[in-house]
Amino acid sequence: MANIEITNVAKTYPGNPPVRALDNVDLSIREGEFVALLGPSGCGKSTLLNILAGFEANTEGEVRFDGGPITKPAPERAVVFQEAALFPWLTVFHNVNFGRRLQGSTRMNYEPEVNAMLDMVGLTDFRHAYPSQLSGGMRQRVGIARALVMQPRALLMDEPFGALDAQTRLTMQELLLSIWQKHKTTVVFVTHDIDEAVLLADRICVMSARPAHIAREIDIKLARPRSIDDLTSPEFVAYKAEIMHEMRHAHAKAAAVTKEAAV
Ligand SMILES: Nc1ncnc2c1ncn2[C@@H]1O[C@H](COP(=O)(O)OP(=O)(O)OP(=O)(O)O)[C@@H](O)[C@H]1O
Repeated sequence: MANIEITNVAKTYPGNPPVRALDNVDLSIREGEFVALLGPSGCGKSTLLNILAGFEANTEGEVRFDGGPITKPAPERAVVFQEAALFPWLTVFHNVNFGRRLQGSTRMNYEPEVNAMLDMVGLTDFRHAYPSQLSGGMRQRVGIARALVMQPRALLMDEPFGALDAQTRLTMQELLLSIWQKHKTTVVFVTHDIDEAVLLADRICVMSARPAHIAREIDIKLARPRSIDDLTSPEFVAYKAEIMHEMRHAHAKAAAVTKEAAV
């Protein structure tokens, strides 16, 4: 059974005029698979992720998680956004611990679990620091630890490294690879960055211009474990060329749609 099953999903935001963000999206994601959603700006990637998170409802079609319909957010589907949105008045430890408490548990302190997560993301020495004392990369590490401490079955990531500088981004990609290698959580990862998608994903879904559907699925068969050294391998570069070609196609269509809408 697929972990996530998206069948014929459409989403129209009400308004004048209404915005058709998704149309005919079909996607099946296996347990433990790492899937990247790539597509032109504004095509509907975040909309699809928000539907999986339970933040938005689809207007047509079906979205199932472990066979059951997705109707609302749940800790089994943790979300990591571009900005970690940490509580500034809580320390790193308590920001991560708060995730568990949000699950409705009466237990106040998940010290062993939180410490293990902080260790995994390399923040043990900063457990008593406040968010204002952290760099952007460190804040995102807290966001990832906060999501993972809930032991989610799926990690939904919306351009989680989009606001980071290039070097930090590479470090975070390697960190995510090593975490995923250990946990094998299903990951759905929205990104604009082709290198990032090829480095991380088992499968890349290139989305069309809005209203988005999955224009092409490409299996990335690079051996694992992967590292940033793979970025320059001939296989990597070949995947990149193939995806750039698809993306150019999607971008050209998106530009044509925008032009049409403007006249
Ligand atoms: N709450 C909303 N109400 C109305 N329209 C919305 C809403 N959220 C998104 N949209 C519209 O839906 C379309 C898809 O937006 P979405 O954020 O899903 O795209 P995206 O591919 O994630 O974009 P980007 O890569 O630039 O973040 C856009 O035209 C956007 O303006």
